[in-house]
Amino acid sequence: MSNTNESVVSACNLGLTFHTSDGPVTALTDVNLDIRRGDFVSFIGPSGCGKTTFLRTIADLEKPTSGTILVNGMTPDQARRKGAYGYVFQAAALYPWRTIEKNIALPLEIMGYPASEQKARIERTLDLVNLSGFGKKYPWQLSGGMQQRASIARALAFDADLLLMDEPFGALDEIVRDHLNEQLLKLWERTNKTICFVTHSIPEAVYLSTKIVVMSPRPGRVTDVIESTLPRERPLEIRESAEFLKIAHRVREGLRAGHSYEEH
Ligand SMILES: Nc1ncnc2c1ncn2[C@@H]1O[C@H](COP(=O)(O)OP(=O)(O)OP(=O)(O)O)[C@@H](O)[C@H]1O
Repeated sequence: MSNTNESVVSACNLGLTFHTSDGPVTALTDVNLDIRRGDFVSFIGPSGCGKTTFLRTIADLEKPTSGTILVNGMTPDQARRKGAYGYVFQAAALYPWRTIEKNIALPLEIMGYPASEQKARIERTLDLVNLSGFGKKYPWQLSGGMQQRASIARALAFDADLLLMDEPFGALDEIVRDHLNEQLLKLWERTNKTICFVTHSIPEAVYLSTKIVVMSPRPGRVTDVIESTLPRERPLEIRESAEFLKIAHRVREGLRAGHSYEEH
């Protein structure tokens, strides 16, 4: 049963410093954030501010050096073992020698789902991302946007409630991106997932999110958390509304404040 008050990700004074041969690199400092079930959270900030590192920490791909982070109330390690999240990377990261359906099957194979269950899940997730009928194609036979949708299908296939998406549409042209943004919102509505989404685009962040996390340049800190006042139902034209522009303005201000922090 989903409970909208449940905390899916809870970060408390989270810090992460990489120890490199050139000395320590602090990617995150003192990040406090609460993400609730059903939230669509965007992370926006300049290059290198720690957005990917934060997502990777949720996914247990990086270990914090200070503070704590809980995923579904568990440590990231426990959550990962329970298949708590699906991860969509910047590039579609599909295996070229596997068909689309075999790519989607991969995590299901690893998790030991029986063949009949795999087939049903592949069909269902292909349908969710509007790729029914493309399962037998190879990634190179699909457009960039379709490949990204296939990688979203792969992340959805095992019913993780949490979807981590690292700039999934960054490399696509604006028309395709608009279309995928609309589709992603519909998918979020239909599936009631919690989504963490990294982007460099202010309009994309405002259009998609219920919550926008603005981050400052290195060391990455959260400078503003904006709760969206836009309705859940969002036609693309909403981007011209006064409310939308107001939120975009606040994001821009937050980004600017982060920059001046670095100069002082
Ligand atoms: N494994 C690593 N070892 C050393 N430093 C790292 C490592 N991973 C990331 N960093 C550094 O940590 C900082 C944050 O990187 P991160 O990739 O999280 O930023 P980002 O905000 O996602 O950037 P972008 O928007 O360019 O993708 C950067 O300065 C990066 O060079």
